[in-house]
Amino acid sequence: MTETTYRSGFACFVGRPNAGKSTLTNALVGQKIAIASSKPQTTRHAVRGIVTREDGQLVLIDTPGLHRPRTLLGERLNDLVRETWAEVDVVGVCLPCDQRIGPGDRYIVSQIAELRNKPKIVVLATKTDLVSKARVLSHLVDVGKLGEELGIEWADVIPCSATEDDQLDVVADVLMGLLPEGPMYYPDGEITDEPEETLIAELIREAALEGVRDELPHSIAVMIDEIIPRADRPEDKPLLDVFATLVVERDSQKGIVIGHRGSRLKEIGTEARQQINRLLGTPVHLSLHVKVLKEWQRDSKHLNRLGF
Ligand SMILES: Nc1nc2c(ncn2[C@@H]2O[C@H](COP(=O)(O)OP(=O)(O)OP(=O)(O)O)[C@@H](O)[C@H]2O)c(=O)[nH]1
Repeated sequence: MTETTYRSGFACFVGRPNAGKSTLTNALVGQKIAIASSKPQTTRHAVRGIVTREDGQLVLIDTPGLHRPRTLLGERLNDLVRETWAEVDVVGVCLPCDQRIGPGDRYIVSQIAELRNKPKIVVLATKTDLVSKARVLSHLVDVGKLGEELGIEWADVIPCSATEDDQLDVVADVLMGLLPEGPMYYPDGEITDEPEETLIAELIREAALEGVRDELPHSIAVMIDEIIPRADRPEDKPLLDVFATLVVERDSQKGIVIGHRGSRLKEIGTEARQQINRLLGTPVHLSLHVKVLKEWQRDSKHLNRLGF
């Protein structure tokens, strides 16, 4: 009998906004954990997904994007990204096939290349389903050139699609194979070690982001005020009361989030409640309030309160 090596470790996906990082994380983990939305820059927390297999365990860390910082929030996010990169074994650089490789991608990759403790770097050529085979090929040629230009040896380059399940097994195999020998860090079946509260807040934020435009996505944060099991419920029919506050930066944004006679807020509540039910497997009653914290992104006290 041959002994197989058990591998374990950490990986994160990086790439420009909308590159498909969250969707790929979700697809690999097989359950909705990281926030995925069609609006760029919506991933803020380092949400982890865990892929446990017979041959190893891969812990995926979902980082926010790296941007030229314009606010205190921006600076903190960049620090968080660099800290994360220094901790992981593998970084998956997501370069979507439907976009040309640009200065933004070059900047991100060059920042990783400059790290002292460099992780292994894999290129994930995402969203293959959106383009022709010929375009995928020319994209892969450009990926090769990018590596040469920056003096990086890619550990692997994998074209894939998270939404069409194209080559996701290869992505999982390759990432797993690049991990060091190690123990199972988390019990089998555990998908994330993020506190439930954070996940609930992310689900509410995601619901609030649906259909909003421009500035607003960056201005919304969610605070969970309280989660309490309803007292008078039988044990086999629990109900959770979740009290949460949607924080915006301006009065005008408050109006948008609440909507005409509260219609928008109601929609957000319904959508978020369904998602939370699914996450916890328990019915919840969700009370949402909207509050204006002026310029919270620039205020360190507000940022601390909101968990940044
Ligand atoms: N067609 C297609 N669309 C995809 C694929 N992967 C992601 N998308 C879409 O691309 C958009 C962005 O995906 P996300 O996973 O949120 O991207 P992200 O890189 O996490 O984005 P940020 O959080 O803004 O950094 C969403 O609308 C996804 O549905 C894919 O493989 N194929």
